[in-house]
Amino acid sequence: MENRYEGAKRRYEELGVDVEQALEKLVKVPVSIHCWQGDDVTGFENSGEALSGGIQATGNYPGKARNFEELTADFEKALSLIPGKKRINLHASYAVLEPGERADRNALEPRHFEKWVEFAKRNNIGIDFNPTFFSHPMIRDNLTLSSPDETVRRFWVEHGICCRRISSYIAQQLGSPVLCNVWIPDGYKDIPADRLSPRLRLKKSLDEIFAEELPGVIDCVESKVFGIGMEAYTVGSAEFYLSYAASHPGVYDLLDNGHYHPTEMVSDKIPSLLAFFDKVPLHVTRPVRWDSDHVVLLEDELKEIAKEIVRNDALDRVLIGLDFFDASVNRISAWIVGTRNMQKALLYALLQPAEKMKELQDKAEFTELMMLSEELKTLPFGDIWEHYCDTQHVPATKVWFEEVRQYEMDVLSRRG
Ligand SMILES: C[C@H](O)[C@H](O)[C@@H](O)C(=O)CO
Ligand SMILES: [Mn+2]
Repeated sequence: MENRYEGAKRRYEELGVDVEQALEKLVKVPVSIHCWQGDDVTGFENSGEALSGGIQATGNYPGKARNFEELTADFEKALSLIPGKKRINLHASYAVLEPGERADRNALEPRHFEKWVEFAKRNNIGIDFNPTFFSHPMIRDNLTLSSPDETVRRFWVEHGICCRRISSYIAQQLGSPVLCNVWIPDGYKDIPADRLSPRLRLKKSLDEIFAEELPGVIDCVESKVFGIGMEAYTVGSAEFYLSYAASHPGVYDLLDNGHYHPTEMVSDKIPSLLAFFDKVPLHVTRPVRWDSDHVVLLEDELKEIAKEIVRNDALDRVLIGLDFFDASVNRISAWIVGTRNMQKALLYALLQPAEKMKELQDKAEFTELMMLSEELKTLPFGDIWEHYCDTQHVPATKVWFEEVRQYEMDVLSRRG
């Protein structure tokens, strides 16, 4: 393998790419892996509430995690087969309560996430956080923070406030900032009579949620074009949240690449936001015809997203999180494939002679730029990736899958 690595390295060096430096950068980039792939966004509340909010996890692959112990065991298995720096992204619905204890979403406390803090410390990873504004009986007429019913709106504001306090506690415990992301499903199935009032109520709710200064919390808001059952109107639209973030220092606009019209590209939005914000949080997913949240594959748009992060020197400004949930395949495999693909895309981008390519663009040498971009596609990228995995002590190729299969036989297949 080392021979293949040395040969591949030479090929890249001929184009002016510093491979060692690329690998040194890659190993430091944290990817926040969402816990919710492990149980199809079910959470630990056992409330009997179905997944709501216009999102869907489809499939019935056996062995899904049913509690904290199973979810963390599965996550640790995935972590052991993914190179580089990792974080875990939690939803509030994954609070760990004492047996018999009840705490509704507006009464959650830091102590309900103590086990997650211990888990993160044990695995030397950071945590990110999301209030959960779906799958709950206090969602009335598909509305939460924008509800005209003050009892409903207040309940969800309280939930948002709890979640920011929990995020701050976690940040202090781990010595690492926590990204706290507000996504709400609010919208209407059919043409609304009033598009402004729900947005003004959402604005008021956000102001109330963000009022408290909390150390260690990076706040962000996530827009969406539509959800299932709310096709005509989404309160938290792209323009709404971008304007909110732009006018509220310290609140960032999270880009989820499943949340736009199919021909709109998040790769193009990243540099636009970098021009105005010091941080750009991401949810990387794979939309197939809609926000289907398929497992992230090494596709052109993923590579383009990675290129925008790398060539704009924004590896520490773009906060990379994943957001997919496929219930039709082994869930641990889904985590590994999706996360490794994000990392492969970053490596692919790091192995581009970015400065030379920018120069060609500025000199209007578009023919040479096209040639170079295409030649880069067939360089021995895989040999560099395999070497990287080797240095990180994780299996480079599908050997990792044999481990997942074994775990499936030993652990997952025994779950009811
Ligand atoms: C679980 C959801 O995917 C998540 O909270 C949100 O980020 C989203 O993308 C909803 O479509
Ligand atoms: Mn998302």
